[in-house]
Amino acid sequence: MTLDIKICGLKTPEAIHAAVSRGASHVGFIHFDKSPRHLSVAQMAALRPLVAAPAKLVVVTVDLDDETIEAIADWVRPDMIQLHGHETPGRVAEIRAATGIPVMKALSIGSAGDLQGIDAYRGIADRILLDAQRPKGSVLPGGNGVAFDWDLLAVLDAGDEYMLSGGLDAGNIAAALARAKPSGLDVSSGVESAPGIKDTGLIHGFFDALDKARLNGAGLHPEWSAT
Ligand SMILES: O=C(O)c1ccccc1NCC(=O)[C@H](O)[C@H](O)COP(=O)(O)O
Repeated sequence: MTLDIKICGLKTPEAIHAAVSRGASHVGFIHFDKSPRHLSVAQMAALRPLVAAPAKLVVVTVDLDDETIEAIADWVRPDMIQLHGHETPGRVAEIRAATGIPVMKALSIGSAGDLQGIDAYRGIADRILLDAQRPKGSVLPGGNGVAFDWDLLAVLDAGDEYMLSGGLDAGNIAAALARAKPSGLDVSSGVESAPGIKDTGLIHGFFDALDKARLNGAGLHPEWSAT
């Protein structure tokens, strides 16, 4: 098993190329008009061909209506839809069934109790992404560049699969892997020079730091390959 890496909030061919060329397993486009990373359906469709297999395209949405979900499915054809709002298990199942596209449900973690939310989505969402809670005053449910306390994850069972998100960057990735056992990592603000502006140097720096952490075997799950 390899550690998946999702670079999220990409808006330019240069940033997509940097992420994919370094082996990102997932590239995220944001469709949320309050975000500095927002892309319209037409913009996402235009950039879509740049995310070629084996990299997978994830479109991030927040409490979207059926019509827009359908437009994204038809025009952008993502490999996965990330649901980053208040989507109930029923709504997640509905979107999965209507589009036939795998879904990733994002959950905000502020305390150990929040992890119990995972149970409701088991067998319904294809993946779970654990992110920090939005800071007071932020209009963004994600992409805030803040981390949660990774030690909270110690209560999870070894078989609990999740993508770790929130405030990750080149400087803390080794520590995150030493304290958490995710099956994937998701980064956005940590590879930006300003909100919504991806920096290809920082994308490379993130992968360099990851390579270094892997070489040192930092917290790697026994089932993950170190390559
Ligand atoms: O990034 C956004 O602007 C965003 C807006 C609305 C909903 C979700 C959003 N991002 C979701 C992501 O998957 C981010 O990559 C994740 O929250 C981590 O972000 P960061 O803490 O900035 O690395």
